[in-house]
Amino acid sequence: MEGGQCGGPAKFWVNFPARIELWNFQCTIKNHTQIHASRITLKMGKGRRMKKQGPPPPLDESLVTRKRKDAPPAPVSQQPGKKRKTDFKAPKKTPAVNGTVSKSKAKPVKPVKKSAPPPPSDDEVSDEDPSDDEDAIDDPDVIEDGLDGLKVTGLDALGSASESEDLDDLDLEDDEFDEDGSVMDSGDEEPVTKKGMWSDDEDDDDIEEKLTAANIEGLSLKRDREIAIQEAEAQAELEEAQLQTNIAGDRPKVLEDEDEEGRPITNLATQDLGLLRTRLNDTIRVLDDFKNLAEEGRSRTEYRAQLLKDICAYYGYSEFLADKLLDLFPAREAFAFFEANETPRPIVIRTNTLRTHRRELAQSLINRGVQLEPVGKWSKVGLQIFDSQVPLGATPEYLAGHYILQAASSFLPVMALAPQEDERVLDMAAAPGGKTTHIAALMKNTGCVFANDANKDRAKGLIGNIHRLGVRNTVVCHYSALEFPKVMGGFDRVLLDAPCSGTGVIAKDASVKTNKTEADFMKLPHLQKQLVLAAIDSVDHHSKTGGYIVYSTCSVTVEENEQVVQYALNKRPNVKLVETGLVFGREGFTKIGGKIFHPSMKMTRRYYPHAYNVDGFFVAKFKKIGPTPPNAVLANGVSKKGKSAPSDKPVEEEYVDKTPITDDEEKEESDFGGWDDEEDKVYMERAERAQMRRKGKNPNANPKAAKEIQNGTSKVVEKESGKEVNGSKAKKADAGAKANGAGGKVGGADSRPKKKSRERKST
Ligand SMILES: C[S@@+](CC[C@H](N)C(=O)[O-])C[C@H]1O[C@@H](n2cnc3c(N)ncnc32)[C@H](O)[C@@H]1O
Repeated sequence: MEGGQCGGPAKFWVNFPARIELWNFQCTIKNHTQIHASRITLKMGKGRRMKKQGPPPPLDESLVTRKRKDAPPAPVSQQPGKKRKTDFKAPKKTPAVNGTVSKSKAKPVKPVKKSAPPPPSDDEVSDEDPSDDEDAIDDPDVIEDGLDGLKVTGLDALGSASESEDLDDLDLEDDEFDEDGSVMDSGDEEPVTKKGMWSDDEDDDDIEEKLTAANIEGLSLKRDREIAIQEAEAQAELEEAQLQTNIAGDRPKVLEDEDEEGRPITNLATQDLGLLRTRLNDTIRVLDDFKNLAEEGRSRTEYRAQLLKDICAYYGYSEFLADKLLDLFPAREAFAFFEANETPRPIVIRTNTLRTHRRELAQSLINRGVQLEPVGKWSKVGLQIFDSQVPLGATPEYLAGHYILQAASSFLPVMALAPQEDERVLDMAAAPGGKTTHIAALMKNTGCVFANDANKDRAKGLIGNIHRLGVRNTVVCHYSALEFPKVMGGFDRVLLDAPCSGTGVIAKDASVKTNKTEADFMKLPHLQKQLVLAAIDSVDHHSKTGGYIVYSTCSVTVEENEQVVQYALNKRPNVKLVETGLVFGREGFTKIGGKIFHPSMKMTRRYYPHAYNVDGFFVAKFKKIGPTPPNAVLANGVSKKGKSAPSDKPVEEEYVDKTPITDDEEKEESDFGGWDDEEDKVYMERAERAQMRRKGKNPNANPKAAKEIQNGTSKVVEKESGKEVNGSKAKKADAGAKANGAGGKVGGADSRPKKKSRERKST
């Protein structure tokens, strides 16, 4: 697939030591070590990796946790002889001053014999796993298995927004630690009510306490390192800025003077990265305070052009892409974005709740010398890896399918999709299966998931992951997703994790910096637009439990995100955007660069490496509220009635009728149905009349006018009557059965026979 794939070529687990130049900085770090340096180069690869994920301000734990404080305190039975803080000797590490960590061997923890009662069902917990070892390499979301020795380097990790706070919360007195109290050293008899490092869903389980005990020393050291690094970075920035101020005066000399022929005559040596960085900083300072710092007679555009040029030179981007990315942010934030793309995201694994529980998995890995901690309270299945003595892609737990290496940001689309047990779910672009397996886990292997990918080889990898992770409710197929819903329709939920340019995962795949062309940003959005229509048309708007579509990409460009979503809103007035349910993430743009999008676009979510220390990502969630309009053009370019349709116009060229579809305009509908000319005629006439009434005209006065309106718009959505739709059920069921047979691997496809009637007839 030419499009970037969330994860694209997996080059990301390779360490990317990031050089951070500190100029004339002097600071005091928390451990009271004074550092003086005229110019120090820090190797930040590991340090960065260890860095806590950025604090997503909107992270509100109350939204994602289910505190069980009301529950009676679990009996705390401290086991004699077990001392929490002595169970685990964390590897000694050098102070984080230089961002490196000397790895001494971690002493394995004695296995804590804690038998956590098998969680009845981890609703909350979802596991998915991207791919098996080989596939993981191809998947941006998945870390390569064979992370030899696992320098847990780059994957996206998720740091919870609150992680920085978590550092303070890592007191091991979390509620959860009291669960059976077997390892509680505190001997607390009263229930501890401190914040837990684990999700509240696990609060009633004490294993965490043991786990935390085992981790505490390492975590403490880690925190010191992180704080030191952060302080050093902040101080360095400050000193650097001050230095530049001193050198350049109030109005730094940034722009190049030109001779009479327009050639620069005061050029800085652009090959000198130090000087380039200095000028980058100066330019940003000027753009921040243009009135006071800009040179006389110079325009903001000139400074912006200089900044673009220097970013291309310093970070190695094509001017085309750098320009596009620069447009997304204010100058200073853009700088942070480009900077974040130079360092890998934290490594994260997702617990496969079909096989185990997060606490048990964490304990097992800690016993193997892995330093980890919950990824954040927004996830109940993620574990962030800080260090490991073993290759994470080859542990017995990995081979047994207890977890998958998966970028934290890849959890988000599935969390937004929120698949329910017994539903029928379509994952349109599924390989290598990180999200598919997550979906299956959330559904507890019930219902049926159709995992499709156009790439047959990748689809094979998907099968491998499905087997390794014990997924049993999934059918794998490899159609072009544009063929849906012809292949099959009537799904309760559809995930479209679309092929994209990968501008959110540049830290993993630096080739994106230079290999994306203007043509890519025309072809990819075009494909994405067609795919999203196919996704919408494949959903059963009558679904009792669902009727949702989630669209996601690992790109941050507007063309691949808001513009695609807006296109869907324009072409399918039978959908609306709804809240994703994700507790952090920035709102999608409602306007940017002269483009204006529907106000509901703010319900979409954007994720940036510099903001949350996760891969760049975009998530939008639609709710289907009516049938596909009679004259809709399907994703494969054919109209609903079989006529080939004119090529679609860019969304911004179209008038958007966002008149809400109100209940009183809708007839009771009983099911999602196929299309029938006679049936459609009734709807169309009704739509004409409704449209005329909206425009204040008498629908009975002038039939010709009614026709014109009908031709000029297509925004009115009417619903079928139950009787009419019921009449088409047999055909739909028939089509669904055929699709089942054509889907390639079939296994336990639909556990709900009655739902077969909901499959949509081919159109
Ligand atoms: C971002 S990746 C999907 C990652 C996957 N959702 C996961 O979590 O592991 C995009 C996928 O879209 C597939 N793809 C590209 N074009 C497609 C099409 N027309 N129909 C179906 N799949 C397509 C690619 O083969 C690729 O595997």
